[in-house]
Amino acid sequence: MEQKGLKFTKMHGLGNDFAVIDGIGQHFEPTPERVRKLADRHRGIGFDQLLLVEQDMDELADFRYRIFNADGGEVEQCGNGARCFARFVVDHGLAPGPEIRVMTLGGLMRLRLEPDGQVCVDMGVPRFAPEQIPFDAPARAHTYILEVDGERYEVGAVSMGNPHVVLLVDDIETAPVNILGPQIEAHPRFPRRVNVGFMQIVSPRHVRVRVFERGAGETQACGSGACAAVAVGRDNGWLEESVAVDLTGGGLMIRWEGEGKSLKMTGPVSTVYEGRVA
Ligand SMILES: N[C@@H](CCC[C@H](N)C(=O)O)C(=O)O
Repeated sequence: MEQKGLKFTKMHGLGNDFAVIDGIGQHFEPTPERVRKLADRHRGIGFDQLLLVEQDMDELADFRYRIFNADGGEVEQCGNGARCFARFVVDHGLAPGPEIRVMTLGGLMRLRLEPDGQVCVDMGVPRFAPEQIPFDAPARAHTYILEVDGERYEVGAVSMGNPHVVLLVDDIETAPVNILGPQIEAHPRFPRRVNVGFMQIVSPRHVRVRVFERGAGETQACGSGACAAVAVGRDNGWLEESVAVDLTGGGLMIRWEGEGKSLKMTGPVSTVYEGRVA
């Protein structure tokens, strides 16, 4: 009997959850309204991001990897999603092998499924130039002063393909993630809005991070946010080359040799279930 509805796979990377859709074997038109409906945690599938697997028409990569936030907006990058994407295309027999190249709105990414089931993602070179973030600032600096509601905050800013701000905090548990997060996400100096990360430095090789994500709110983990925190921490001389990042949903290993080098993120992925939605 022919099965009806849109086929999807529910996956997560450290609790940052996704609906992954094969857009090669079936047709799916991701309008903002449709994505928002599917993202609804009471009336839809429920997820932080929807990931769409498509063919790369320019043939520069093995796939086109499209990312939609729960608010329906299409974005450039998703680190935890990239690890799930790799697992998905391998498990569905679509991948050429354990090494996969994907084209995103933020550029080309390389993913490698490791023998232990973890996925290593080459996140590209962190970009600090304000116009590449994009961020309204007169020149590139290690930190900037951002004014929010009359208060001044020192922040780092970087693009990991998508825009990130990073604030240092003494204690991640009490950080004002859900107060300051939405205010900075929509700050007028970030014309495309921004993901807002809070970082507590435990040691130069160990940090704790929470992220208020653009278009999704606080998630249990944000891969590109973890990378951004390490990039800003390294850029300021606070962190070493390999850093263990603890997020609410679990840990990632981030390695960045420094300026001009691409940053690598390694971590787990989980498949929860497969389903069909009307
Ligand atoms: N969860 C992600 C990031 C998803 C996109 C982000 N909210 C944005 O709008 O840029 C990750 O793991 O990187």
